[in-house]
Amino acid sequence: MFRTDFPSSLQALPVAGGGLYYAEAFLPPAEADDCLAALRREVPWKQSEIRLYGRTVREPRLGCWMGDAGAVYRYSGTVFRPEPWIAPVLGVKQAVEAATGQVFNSVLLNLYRDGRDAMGWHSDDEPELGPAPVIASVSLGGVRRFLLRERRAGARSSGIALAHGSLLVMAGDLQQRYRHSVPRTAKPVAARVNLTFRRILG
Ligand SMILES: O=C(O)CCC(=O)C(=O)O
Ligand SMILES: [Fe+2]
Repeated sequence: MFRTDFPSSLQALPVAGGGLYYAEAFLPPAEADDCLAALRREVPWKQSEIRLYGRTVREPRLGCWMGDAGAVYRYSGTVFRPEPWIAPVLGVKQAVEAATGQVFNSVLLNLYRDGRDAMGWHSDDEPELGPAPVIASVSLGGVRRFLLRERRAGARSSGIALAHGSLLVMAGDLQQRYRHSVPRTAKPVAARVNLTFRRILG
């Protein structure tokens, strides 16, 4: 099961139903800085297109799917074959696995170039992740708000500012019960890289 007793101070956040944990200072600042620079340089970033209501639109961010060769992922109607692992991502993966007691075989990397880049409301509830996936999300660079809203009608959203070097873990029935998003912001904000580690079930 998912470890919640780890001394790196993964704290349970107060959301109804549980399943959300946060470590604000997961990576030491110097390590987080180096990692951000390496990822911006070395990840083969792409701007994907998605079909939305019959139109093809470019996603408002850059992305990269990376992982073990067998970890194939489908997202918004597109099949992603993972790019091979690169060293700086493997370094973060190892730290995340130690902190969570989970083993991950893939990661979705997102690059939010500025406040206009964003991610819309969604749940990471693809069948290949299984019914109650543990998803570990590391944030680097500009601080952005991560919003969470229950799927039921009339639910209100709550938010958390994800710090440079932080780790957010989504577990339990969080994906079934909630959607999440990273909204655009008009405030000037530095570029942000986010890594969401996942385990695709074979
Ligand atoms: O950028 C973030 O913090 C969230 C990313 C996310 O939700 C995803 O990759 O599925
Ligand atoms: Fe997500």
